[in-house]
Amino acid sequence: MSTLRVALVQLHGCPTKKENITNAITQIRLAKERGARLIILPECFNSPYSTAEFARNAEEIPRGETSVALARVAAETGVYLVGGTYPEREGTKLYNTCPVFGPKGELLCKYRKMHLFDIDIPGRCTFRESAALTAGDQLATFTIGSLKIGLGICWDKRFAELTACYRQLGCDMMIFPSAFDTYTGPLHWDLLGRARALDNQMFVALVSPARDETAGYVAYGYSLLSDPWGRVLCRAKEVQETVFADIDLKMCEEIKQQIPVLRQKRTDLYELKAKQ
Ligand SMILES: O=C(O)CCC(=O)C(=O)O
Repeated sequence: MSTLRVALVQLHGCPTKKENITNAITQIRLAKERGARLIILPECFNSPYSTAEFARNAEEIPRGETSVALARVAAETGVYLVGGTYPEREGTKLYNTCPVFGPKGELLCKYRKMHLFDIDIPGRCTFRESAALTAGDQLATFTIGSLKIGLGICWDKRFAELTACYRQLGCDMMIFPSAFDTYTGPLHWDLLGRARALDNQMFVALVSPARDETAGYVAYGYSLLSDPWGRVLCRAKEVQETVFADIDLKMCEEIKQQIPVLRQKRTDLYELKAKQ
């Protein structure tokens, strides 16, 4: 395998959880028909992105209805499916969790958002995810052949150290199901995606819900995939659509030889350490 077709599935929100799941399944099947082997859904795709809604829509992973439906469609289509995120319940705690299903429908890993989205830009965007959710404390990776992939969720991409830790684990790709808002989106979305790609010499995929001006939280859209050079290989617009990129797995090795910054780090003077 020297290239891998990746589909970024930007979904619009539907009135009910059931309809969101059905819409996702339809788009996954269509992406598979167009040759995708790795399919990625957006953050909080099965419910409104709202601290008031998380508890109502939360489910156990992988026993809940969303996971069961995603596992089934992953097995039916034989793809690697990054199930966006949805609220997870474990005991009394709620998490914002990204599960990954393999081609047999097996749960390969799940990642719980480590940095919770607490923002306060008066008059523009205020959100306090930590009022409803507990932060995760584990990195999560999976592999497709020789490609090792790390997971983060939205706000996590602002923490350069997190992606750098995944780099240390040997990841050549990061996936961030996300939902930037329409104030930070135009300013930071591309910049953060491309910066994480360039400074870690990895592919980086950001997958957003489609924009809905009537929603309580209006997501930015513009899902994109950057290559390790910081070049955007595909980018959605604002509406529901799926965009594709064929990623060349040799590119990470080539750029590491050509621009050897990863080898030139002065670890005698500074160091990054994952504590787990
Ligand atoms: O980083 C941002 O500006 C937005 C983050 C966000 O929407 C999230 O973490 O869900």
